[in-house]
Amino acid sequence: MTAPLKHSDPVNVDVALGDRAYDIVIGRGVLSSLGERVAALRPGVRTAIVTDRTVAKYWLEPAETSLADAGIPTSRVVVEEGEISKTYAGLEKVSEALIAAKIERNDLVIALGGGVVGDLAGFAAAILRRGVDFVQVPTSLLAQVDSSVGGKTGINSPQGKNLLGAFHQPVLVIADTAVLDTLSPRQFRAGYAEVAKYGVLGDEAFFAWLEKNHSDIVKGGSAREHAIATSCRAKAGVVSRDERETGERALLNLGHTFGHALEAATGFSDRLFHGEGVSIGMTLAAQFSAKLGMIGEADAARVERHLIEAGLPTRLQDIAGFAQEGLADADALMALMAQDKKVKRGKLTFILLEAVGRAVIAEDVEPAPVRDFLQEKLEHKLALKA
Ligand SMILES: NC(=O)c1ccc[n+]([C@@H]2O[C@H](COP(=O)([O-])OP(=O)(O)OC[C@H]3O[C@@H](n4cnc5c(N)ncnc54)[C@H](O)[C@@H]3O)[C@@H](O)[C@H]2O)c1
Ligand SMILES: O=C(O)C(=O)C[C@@H](O)[C@H](O)[C@H](O)COP(=O)(O)O
Ligand SMILES: [Zn+2]
Repeated sequence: MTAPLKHSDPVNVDVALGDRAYDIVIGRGVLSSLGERVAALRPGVRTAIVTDRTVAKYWLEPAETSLADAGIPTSRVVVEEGEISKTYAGLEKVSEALIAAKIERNDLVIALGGGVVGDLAGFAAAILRRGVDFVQVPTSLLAQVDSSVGGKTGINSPQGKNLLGAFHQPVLVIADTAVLDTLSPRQFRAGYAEVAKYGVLGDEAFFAWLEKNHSDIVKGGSAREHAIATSCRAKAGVVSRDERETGERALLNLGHTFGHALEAATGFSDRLFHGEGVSIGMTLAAQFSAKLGMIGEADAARVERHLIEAGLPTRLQDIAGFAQEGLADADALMALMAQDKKVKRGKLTFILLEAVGRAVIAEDVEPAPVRDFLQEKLEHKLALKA
């Protein structure tokens, strides 16, 4: 782990993917350089910004001004905020708007928003005229540390998370840390789960730093930039070694096997944001690792304690409307997990822990112990309620 950055210097993180390599530019105020950077990358380009209504209210005008100042023509597509847009209907709306705007193969799509907009706009760009390049301008903490990097794009199916999509790398990522000042506290906390994930899966020193400094990340100073840059470096490293998740990249899925099933069980609604599902899923993965004897109970408790301190949910019973159909049912959760993209020949793959800071890929996991473990967690909730 490197020392925290000075507050004012924009930082460049390189995603080393050969002729598809790109920069992640991180810093306060870097949104104003969007036009200049796009013009330098693609002289004469036309652009279409895809964003959501909330982000548009705060950040569309500054983005458009920056592009206009650099002489770049742009159009806009504004979708509804939230997972409701990461759907077939959302994809149709964005694709048809891009076609209507006559976005050509050499033009650029700009995703201005959180992970929903990034995944949706990136997928639309991947299939528009069989592939148009795109730029990520992530505006949520989650998008700045995770979804804008690495080229996973897609939409949800009612049957599961991100079940339709494509690997399509952006050509540039501009992460302006100041835009996070308008993010709601709950969304900020949800994004923090993915920050903590990098510590838990591969960097104990970063996790220990987060345990001491997490509250400073909210304040917006050098700790925020350090956390974002450290997360991006970690993700860029993994992606450059295993772009298409044939191996190591699966580690970035820590907490997601459980988390995605919980998101599906709650109908991809605001009862559970993605990062909140990851927080609960990461806690369950740590506890399941402890149950299998891979880590001590104290390690699992350490992970959960930190997530609670960061204001995140860690238990199934923390989910609003927990008792509703599908959630308090181990078999229903198992059925949802069977749609996980890491499943091979019908067998589950889990990301488990050998230590805080060392995750491993466990293939061929038998369903019975997972089901028993979930049942225990569900009964624990019932015991708490009684
Ligand atoms: N592609 C990947 O590698 C990857 C990685 C992690 C997560 N994801 C996906 O990302 C999605 C979650 O992303 P998210 O948490 O950013 O959700 P999101 O895109 O829904 O954004 C969260 C909310 O915050 C609002 N918002 C965003 N930026 C804002 C700002 N600066 N000011 C005020 N409001 C703002 C949005 O309008 C939205 O209501 C999930 O669909 C998840 O599957 C993808
Ligand atoms: O980039 C990756 O690889 C990840 O797994 C990052 C995750 O945080 C992210 O939620 C991703 O979208 C999950 O991918 P999926 O393949 O499980 O849908
Ligand atoms: Zn995630």
